[in-house]
Formats: sequence, C-alpha cells, structure tokens
Amino acid sequence: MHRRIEDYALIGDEQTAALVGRDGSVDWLCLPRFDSAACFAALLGDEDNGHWRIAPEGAELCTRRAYRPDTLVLDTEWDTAEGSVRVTDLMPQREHAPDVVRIVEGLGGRVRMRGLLRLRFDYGSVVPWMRRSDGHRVAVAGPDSVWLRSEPPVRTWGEDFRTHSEFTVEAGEKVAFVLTWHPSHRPRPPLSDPFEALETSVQDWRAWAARCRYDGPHRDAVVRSLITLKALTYAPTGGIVAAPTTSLPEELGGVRNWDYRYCWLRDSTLTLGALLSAGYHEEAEAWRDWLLRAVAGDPAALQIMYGLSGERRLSEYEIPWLSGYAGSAPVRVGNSAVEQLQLDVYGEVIDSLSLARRSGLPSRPHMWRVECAMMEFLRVAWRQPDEGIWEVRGPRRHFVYSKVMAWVAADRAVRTLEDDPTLDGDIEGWRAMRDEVHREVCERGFDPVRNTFTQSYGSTELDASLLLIPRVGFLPPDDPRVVGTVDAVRAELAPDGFLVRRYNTTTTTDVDGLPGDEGVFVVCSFWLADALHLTGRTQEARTLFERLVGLTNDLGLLSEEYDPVAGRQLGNFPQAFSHIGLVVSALSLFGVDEAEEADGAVPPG
Ligand SMILES: OC[C@H]1O[C@H](O[C@H]2O[C@H](CO)[C@@H](O)[C@H](O)[C@H]2O)[C@H](O)[C@@H](O)[C@@H]1O
Repeated sequence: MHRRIEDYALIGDEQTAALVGRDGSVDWLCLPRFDSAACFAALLGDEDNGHWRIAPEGAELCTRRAYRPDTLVLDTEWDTAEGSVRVTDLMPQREHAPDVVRIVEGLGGRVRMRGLLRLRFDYGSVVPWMRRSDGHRVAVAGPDSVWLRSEPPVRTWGEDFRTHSEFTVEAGEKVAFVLTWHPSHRPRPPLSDPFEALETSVQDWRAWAARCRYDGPHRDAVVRSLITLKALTYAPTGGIVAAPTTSLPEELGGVRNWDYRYCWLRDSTLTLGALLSAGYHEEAEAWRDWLLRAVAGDPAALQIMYGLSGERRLSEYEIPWLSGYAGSAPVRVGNSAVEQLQLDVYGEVIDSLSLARRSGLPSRPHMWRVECAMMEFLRVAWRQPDEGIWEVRGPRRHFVYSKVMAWVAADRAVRTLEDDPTLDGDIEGWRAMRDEVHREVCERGFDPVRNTFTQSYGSTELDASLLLIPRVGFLPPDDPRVVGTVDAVRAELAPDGFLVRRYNTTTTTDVDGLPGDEGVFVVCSFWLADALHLTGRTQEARTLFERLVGLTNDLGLLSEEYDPVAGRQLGNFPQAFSHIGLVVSALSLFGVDEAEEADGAVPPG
C-alpha cells in the first residue's frame, strides 16, 4: 500500500533532500546531490527498492509529527501501549559528507524499537556488499559507500540483504543513528556529533527564518514555504531545483511523470522574486550569479533549464525496474523539456535581473551584456511558435503567455536603459519590438466575442497563465480585457471558482500531446487570488488564499498539483512553484504589496 504524497515530510541539507513518511520510513533519498541516483527509492516502487525505517515495534503510522518551529528538523512521535517515543530527523549542514541523522528519544514508559535499513543504490537496483568496520556497518557498491553508526551502539545485524536493529528506550534516553554517504574509494568519513548537529541545525534554521520580513497573517505558512524554497537550493552553486523528486505523477496511474531535480530558469527566477520580497538578498544574489555562470558562453543559446551546477545535457530516460508511485509508470530520469523553446523564459530572466538591479543587489560587469545578448536573440525569435510555459509535448504554437513575456523582456530592457544612461543598448529597436508584440497579442491573442485573451493565437482555449497579464504589467488591472480574461479563466478552468487547471486536457485540440488527465495546478490558484486582488476583489482573493493554504499537508507542504475529487496532493513534492505562489500571494494580499514588485508588476508607462 503506497503512502499518500502528503504523508511525506521533507528534510535536507541544501545539497540533497529526503522524504520521511508518517510511518518513520525514509522512502526517497538521492546521494550526494539532488540529481544523483537514489539509494532509497521505495517512493517509486516498493520497500525492496530501498528505505530506512525506525519505529516502535509493531507500530504503523505515527501519532503526531511536526517540524520544530521555523526549522527543517522533523519530530515524529508515537504513543504505544508501552510508552511514547520520538524520532527526530534532520540532515545537518554538510561539512565533509552528507549525513542523515535520526535521534530516537524516549518520552515515557519503555518502548521497544525496530530499525530496518535496505540500501539499494542506483534507483533501487543495486544491492551493496555490507561489512563491519570500526563500529560502523558499511555498504559498498560501485562509486557509492554508505556508513551507518549509532550512539550509543545498539544491536545491529544483517539478514536477507537488510540491516536490522533492535533496542529499547526509556524516558529521557536517546539513541542517535547517523547514515553518511562517501565515495567508495575514500577512507572512512570524519565522524560528526549527531547531538551537536541537531542543536546547530535548529539554531541555524531559526536564525535564517528570523530574517523573514513578512509579519502578516499566515506567517507560519509563509515561513514554511520560504524554508522549503531554501531547502531546494543547491548551496554550493546557488542553483534552485523545481522539486527534490522525480516522477511523482500528475495523475494517479498516469504517464505524466517528470524529473524535477533540475534548475528551471522560470521556477528559479520566480523563487528569486519570492526570496527578495521576503528579505533574502544573499540567496537571490547566489542564484543570480549561478544564472550568469550557467548562461555564459553564448547567452543567446539559453536553455530553459540546467543541472545544479549549470550542466546542459539532461537527457531523459526511463527506469523500467521501478513500478512508479501507485503504479504510475514510467519513472523518468532527465527531462526532454531541456531541448524545448519556451520564449517566456527570456522575459522571466530579464525581469528578474532587472528586479535584482532595482533591489540593490551588487551588479556584475557582464550582467547587462547577457541581457543584451538575450534581447538580440528575442528580437527575432519572439515571432516563432514555441512549447510555452507548460512545456507541451504537442506541436509548437503561438502561445499568448510566451508573447506577453517577450513583451516583458523588451519592457524591462527599455526601462533599464531609461534608468541608467551609462548603459548601451538599442533602446529604439527594443521600444519598437515592445510595441509590435503588444499590438500583435491584442489583435491575434484576444477573442473580442468572449472578451478574453486566449491560450494561443486563433485558439478558443483558455490558459491559467493569462491570469498573470495584469501582474506583469502588460495591461492595467482595470482594463476590461483583463477583467474579462480573469472572469473567463475562472469560469472555464476553475468551475468551483477556487481550484484552477492550467488548461483543458480533454479537448479535441490535444494541446499537450499527452494521454490522460491531470489535477489542478496549485500555483495557478494562487495566481487567481492575485488577479482577483489586482482587479479590486481583495476580500474574495483573501478568502480564496485561505482555502488554498488549507491544501497544504499537516506540515505546510505542497506538491505541484491537487486532485479535488480524491482530495489528494499530486505531482512532484514539495514543489517550488506552489510555494512561490503561496509566498507571493501572501505578501501581495496581506503584506506591503512587495510581491508585485517581485514579479515585475510595473504598470506600463
Ligand atoms: O506537463 C508537461 C511538462 O511538465 C513538467 O513541467 C512542469 O514543471 C516545470 C518545473 O516545475 C515547470 O517549469 C513547467 O511550467 C511545468 O509545466 C515537466 O518538467 C515537463 O518535462 C513536461 O513536459
């Protein structure tokens, strides 16, 4: 029986992350990086694909669980007939090697505990050799070795390619387990102190969370989202992954299963906006510098996504031995979307660089050169059809949102030149492009009969990305075409007025070229709240926002999509896009309207 996606919690060390279930089992962990092969892949198969469970003997789901306030340290507790026990899970900031620390603490009575570790390298397929060394159990296969120790040592034995442990805790007693990954050709990794690591982690996360500038309603949800975005950052380079998982399905049993362990420029730039609005300038600067390195060379040959360090080749393949989450196959590694043309990305990148400049981030000498190169490419390329924001795998189209974002690119480039006369650029050429794009979108992407912008030129379909038109400043919020579009999108893509689908997957136009259906797309519902607010319906927007916060799991986490019929989260988890939506909407609806600035909502001049 698979766990629901929302039954998982996230822990991580800003280089990789693990998912821990309510039953005390770590079912997903890629080591040493987010995009490495998983050594625990039970999430996408079964327990024999690797997991690590620590729980009271005979117990199933925990009685309660929570993050320690303002941290990524997870407490999972069970009340049993024998007594109560807590397992505290964390991945400390990395010094030498990645560690997963699990501290078992007796809370009352005398509880018998069981540990079961099945290490399976290379996405659940490789059973390692196990041996003992210096009080550790060591698993080795190919490039990977994993070292397990406990403090104090507890009885541990191997059987059937599994490592078992058995021990008892009384109130106040603590047993810590540390699992450390290391390259298999290297000597034993340095030992870290798990109890000290716990204290330091709690302090560090709290100090980080205290920097949040937002102090309005739903602060806890905002801080949890920011912590999640921070946890999705690959600290050594500043790259931000869209999610720490691959192939959690957009439809249970379906084929819409993708690998999100990479850095999408779209998702990352929006993360940058959310972090900047909430006061996190260092992270924004680190990402901006990651971007400048990733696109170096020929900035015009921009990819829509990169690896954690800016790698370009992310070829997609399937893993046939994993049955998929709830049977949702195939499981994919890599992402073919890397080869797509998505014109909106240029707008998002130039917008975020312009925001970085306006927010006072120290400039870099080649930043403007990169923007100019992108503009030169876009000046010609904006006329092409593309795969659009939703990365459709059907034929290219003239997606309206892509054109709107081409307008944003030109608009922000022109404004940068207007603000800083020391910079060189073809201001007249870009102004002309801006006007031409605007004219064309209003002529070819607008349906005057229904009074709404459409998904693509000449189409009758709608698209949730159109909700962003007022936010990016393409038209003022009170323009009747904007109000008409918000109403039309809501009526057609959110029949309950609340949960928004990104587009229709069931029409004859078969826009995405994929079989099957999908859930509602969480970030789009936040966009609806923002659009309602901008168009003067703030009370309605706030009510909607509050319902959306209700979709988070018990820990405040959101996946990419939601199934309103089953009442379950769907898609990769936790997903940056959804948490960005929550932060930006909260700041805009209850804060100081900085979220608009973050997304570049500068009304057209
Ligand atoms: O639905 C088809 C596409 O789905 C994924 O893309 C989605 O996730 C991206 C990362 O969060 C996001 O940037 C994009 O807008 C979403 O549509 C998947 O990665 C694609 O390969 C797939 O074609």
